Amino acid sequence: MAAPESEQVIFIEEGDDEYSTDSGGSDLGYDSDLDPSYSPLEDTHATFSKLSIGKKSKSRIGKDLDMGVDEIEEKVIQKIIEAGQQEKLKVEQCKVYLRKNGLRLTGNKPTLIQRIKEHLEISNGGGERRYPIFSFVLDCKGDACTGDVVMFKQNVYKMFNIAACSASGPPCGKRIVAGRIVKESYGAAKQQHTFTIEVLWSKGEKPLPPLRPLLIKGRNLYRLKTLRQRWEDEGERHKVLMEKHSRGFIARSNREIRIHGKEKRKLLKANRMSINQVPKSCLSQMNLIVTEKVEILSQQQLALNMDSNQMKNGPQQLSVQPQKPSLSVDHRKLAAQPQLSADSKKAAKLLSQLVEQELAVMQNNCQTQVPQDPIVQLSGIREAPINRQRLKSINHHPPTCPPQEQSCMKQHLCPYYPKGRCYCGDNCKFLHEQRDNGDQRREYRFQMAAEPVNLNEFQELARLALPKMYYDFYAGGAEDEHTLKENVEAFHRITFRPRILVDVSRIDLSTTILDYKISAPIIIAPTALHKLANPEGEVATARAAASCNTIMVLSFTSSSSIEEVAASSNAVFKKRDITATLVQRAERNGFKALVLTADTPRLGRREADIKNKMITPPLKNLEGLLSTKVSSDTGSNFEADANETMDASLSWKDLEWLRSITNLPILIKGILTREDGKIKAPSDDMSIALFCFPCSLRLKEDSFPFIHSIKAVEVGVAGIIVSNHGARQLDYTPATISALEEVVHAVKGRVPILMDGGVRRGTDVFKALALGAQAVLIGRPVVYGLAAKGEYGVRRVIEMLKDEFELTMALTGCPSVKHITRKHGQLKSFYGLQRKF
Ligand SMILES: Cc1cc2nc3c(=O)[nH]c(=O)nc-3n(C[C@H](O)[C@H](O)[C@H](O)COP(=O)(O)O)c2cc1C
Repeated sequence: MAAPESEQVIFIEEGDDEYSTDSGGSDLGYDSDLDPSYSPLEDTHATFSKLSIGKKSKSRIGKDLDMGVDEIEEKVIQKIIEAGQQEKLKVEQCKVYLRKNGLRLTGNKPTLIQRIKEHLEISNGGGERRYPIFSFVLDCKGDACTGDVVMFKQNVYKMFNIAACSASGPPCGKRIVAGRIVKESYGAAKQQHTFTIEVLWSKGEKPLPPLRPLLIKGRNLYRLKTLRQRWEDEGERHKVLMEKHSRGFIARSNREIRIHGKEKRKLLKANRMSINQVPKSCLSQMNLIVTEKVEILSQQQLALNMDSNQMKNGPQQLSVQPQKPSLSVDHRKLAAQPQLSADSKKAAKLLSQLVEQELAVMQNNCQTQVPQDPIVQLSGIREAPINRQRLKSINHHPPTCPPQEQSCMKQHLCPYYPKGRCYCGDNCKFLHEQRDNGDQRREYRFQMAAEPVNLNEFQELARLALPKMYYDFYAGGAEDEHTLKENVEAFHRITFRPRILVDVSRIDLSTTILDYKISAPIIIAPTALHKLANPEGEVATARAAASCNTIMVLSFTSSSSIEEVAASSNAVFKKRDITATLVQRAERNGFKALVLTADTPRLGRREADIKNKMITPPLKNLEGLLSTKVSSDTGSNFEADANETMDASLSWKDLEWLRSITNLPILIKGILTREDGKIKAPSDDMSIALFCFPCSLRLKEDSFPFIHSIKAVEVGVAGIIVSNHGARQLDYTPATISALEEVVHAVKGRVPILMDGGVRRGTDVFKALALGAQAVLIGRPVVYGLAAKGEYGVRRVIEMLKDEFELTMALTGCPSVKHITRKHGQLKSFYGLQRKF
């Protein structure tokens, strides 16, 4: 007999604590629990009303009419199945079988037949044989997706009230369920994350029949310590997860925006209503409070008047007794006076506004600590209770609470680990910043949903998205961070000399670097450990670079391997055999040039990392070559690792060795002086050893960046990167934009010069080109984009910079990069005078 369709889905809820406000539930650690307007029943009711009422009654009617027909049909089906000829079943027959066994009816004929076959196979203990307990080896760790084969243990309750969605009484036992996640979605009404799991086998109390679909909320599934099988291709799973995360992000953001609007409307309504609803007794009480306030206001006004008088009339005015200000009438009488004078009307208006305020304060206790803008106070309109954070200046990252209070912050399970942003594992002992406060979380989501309009806004988003330790790692510089600030501020001291009436209807941003054409003179600088910013790491960055048709330079200290990214490398390790191996791997993977970072004989002193006891994830490129073990106990191993691997004795002669092991051209990064730029010129005697500079990466059609092949240069450099390593090495080196000119003059155009450090605006790109750079590289903005919005974020960073650069070209009268000259800019001197470059 066919079971009604409503019975085909089992909705699992875990006991009375079903809607508790624990935050460890949903996949990204942010749960709908925080939504004050959230009614947990709504989604469930919606689901049930869809599942049961309409369909149930219909199917009951149908059931009575069709009973006889179904029984005959069942027998036919049974025969076909016994003969092992399931393929011969018609769609309707499949549905009869599936309905009878309470299975899903979705899908086309082959899917239905496949489901029947599987059902036959896994009934009678076949499920457990096919999916044995020991095959569930991985902890889902708060992140599961469609396609996962999972296993969990759950409480079973005797009494489960479907309408109230809760179990009553103690659990009557436990059961183990193994199942396949066939669907997962964020509910339309409340964006609650729900999984549909097809049961493969179930044991214990009230076991569930095989292939029964089970609806289970995300946070419950995760709370059940769910284990999963390994996928054949875990990379594939990663893609599915990424897609799910982005959907989740959008769903949560939408809800945040809705809640935000709702709260605002609620507050405004409460404010409007409050003045009408205040009982008179209460009003007179308020009068007292308000009167004092008005008097204080009046006195302040008087003080101001006195000041201005003092200015006008000199010191003798000080002895004048202050007159009674117009507002200081006896407000205690105001309520009793039927006719109000103009002054007292004013006062009454002020008074009523203040009453509104007091009420609003009563209603929003939480806001009393937030200093109110006096204008907002007097207007009587309150903003929604959100502590807006201003965008911080580029190098500023204040702790969320003063250091002395940090000890009282609750230590909790690392929320970043499941998101792939913490590499310390389950035992993470680091105090990641918490966002326990609902407002802050809401604000965070609100901000994350917003589309940044410039690169600096990406920095703030990255700060919100990342654990403090990792944000500091990316944002920080060496020691006093003087150079870090200078790298950015030096750009501000250059202004433009724009040309007018030039036809700029078509702007060509493209340029050629070492014979390779790229869409704009903007390249991605090598930066370490992109997986701290996003689980996809350098692969996502590379894809973004490819889609923007530009070059990405991959760091050897990347968290994805050379093979994964198939890009460039840029360091010489102390152990030369390691360097040789890496170079060979780079060559094997299609790399056509190398970038040698020459400013890192030792690691700069980055105090934020020292304080945070920075832990790095395993360096993929070094796996099997060096110990890549990560310790969560000892804190910073970054410095120690770097000092073990970097070669402090590296000198110009070693470039000869590097050249001897590769035919790839080598680009040198980290030059800041004319001496280093000039001595290494091709015409110099030592050129063979010293001029194996330049290289760059090229994007292949398959969207991975590859190093450009460059013309064989007999001797000499193919290019130089003027860089101070993003101010992470030696503090008090000049800003790179200030050092650029010196190197450009020394090199005299014999090799192309690139620069990086502090480029945040299209105008900065223009300034660098005007000073003689052929292209710029950007470091931090890329990782900020990656942290905030993944591959899309990196793409946006590059696109934004390109757009700004294009606009600068148009407004300075430069239709192509060739038109950008030194005459387009001038330096602001310390004395405010302008000087041409
Ligand atoms: C987090 C981080 C990691 C970096 N890692 C490397 C690296 O592995 N190799 C390298 O040559 N430069 C490295 N750099 C320096 C960059 O290549 C680049 O010179 C610098 O970031 C440019 O400055 P900007 O961040 O202001 O754009 C790193 C910079 C940062 C911020």
